[in-house]
Amino acid sequence: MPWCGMDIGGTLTKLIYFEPTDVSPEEAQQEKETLKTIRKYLTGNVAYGKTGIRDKHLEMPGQWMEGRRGTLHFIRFPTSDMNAFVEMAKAKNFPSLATSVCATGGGAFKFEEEFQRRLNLRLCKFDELDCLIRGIHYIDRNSMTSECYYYSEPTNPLLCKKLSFDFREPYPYLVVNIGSGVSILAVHSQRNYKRISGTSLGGGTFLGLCCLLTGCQTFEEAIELAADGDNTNVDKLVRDIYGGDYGRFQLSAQTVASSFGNMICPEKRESASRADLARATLVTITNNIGSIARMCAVNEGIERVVFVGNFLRVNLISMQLLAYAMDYWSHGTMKALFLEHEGYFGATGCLLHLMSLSKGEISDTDGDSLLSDTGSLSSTDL
Ligand SMILES: Nc1ncnc2c1ncn2[C@@H]1O[C@H](COP(=O)(O)OP(=O)(O)OP(=O)(O)O)[C@@H](O)[C@H]1O
Ligand SMILES: CC(C)(CO)[C@@H](O)C(=O)NCCC(=O)O
Repeated sequence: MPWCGMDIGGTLTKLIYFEPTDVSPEEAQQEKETLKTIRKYLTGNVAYGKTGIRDKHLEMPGQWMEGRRGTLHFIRFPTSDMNAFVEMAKAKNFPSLATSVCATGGGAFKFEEEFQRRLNLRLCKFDELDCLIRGIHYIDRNSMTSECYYYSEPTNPLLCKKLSFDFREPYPYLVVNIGSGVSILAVHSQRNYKRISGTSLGGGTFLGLCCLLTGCQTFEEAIELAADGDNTNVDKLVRDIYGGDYGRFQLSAQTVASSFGNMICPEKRESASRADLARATLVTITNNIGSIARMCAVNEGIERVVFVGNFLRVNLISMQLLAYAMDYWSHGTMKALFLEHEGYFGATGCLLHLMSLSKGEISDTDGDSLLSDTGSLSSTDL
């Protein structure tokens, strides 16, 4: 049976698949054809249908799960394509292998009835933030390569570089999960965390506004446009208001005083390019998240702030901006940290919850357990 964890988010669905690599010839002989077909399909491709992608560069070989050795695969597709996913699952005869599947994220609740009706699969649901914390802990400790990194000298573009960070003693830390919206958590230990804040101005806002303002169609296109743009053609800076620094309160001339503030002027609207608008949208959303994160960190007395979520995918601009903002506004006392597996921690935690569920250590949010009469993971559960 395939071991999968699924995180059905507001924009993207993330799927983690554990591929056992220690299958003996006898086991292989006994294995159901459907299972072999699914394994081959998932591991033999990097693209699924029109929009599914396997992030091969994030693959984690040499993992141990339930005494089995194998590889973790990381797959994503837009949640808006759930219908195509359900059709694919039907076509590959998924339901013949399982009676239930583990899922987290808002979609685990939203799509529960649909999975039951169309695939005859019960969704074992887990809380997305529990899964997030568990996933971060697991991947950081089990990744063969360094997972956690930061940008040194973020205030100096010439010296700024990516360096690995030793996250073995991480507590306490703040997690800022930038998905469609943003959740901010204070984490004091593996089992002790609280959601302290959030904002609806997140990755979904960036992409939504960018589509409206520039006519772009995808996240990748939006980021590429932003890379070529200049937000100072769109934003009003301190220098546009003061003619220089506002020295008394340490606001430098280059600081954005008013995001999109230049767009009240018809000539400036006329001369701002699509790329400038994309860049200004990215900078506005990123700075706002950075500012909220910093205030939360100050309130909680926490110095390490870990930014995750798919908003940071292929988005060096935002990561360096966050690194800069945390360093600059905290006068060097706070550090922005990043993790290589960006948006996959929820799905990873979900897979780990499946393992715990199978041992009877936990139950899902409905209080259901997966234990069969023998006390082991039932072969009809994914
Ligand atoms: N290929 C992509 N398609 C759409 N958005 C993308 C893509 N790659 C990165 N993103 C960005 O990632 C964000 C979604 O991130 P993520 O998958 O972490 O959140 P989610 O789980 O969908 O949302 P939420 O947790 O709020 O339900 C999008 O809003 C967008 O800014
Ligand atoms: C609703 C969730 C938790 C779904 O992942 C996320 O999109 C979020 O944290 N949004 C921000 C909600 C708020 O304003 O706190």
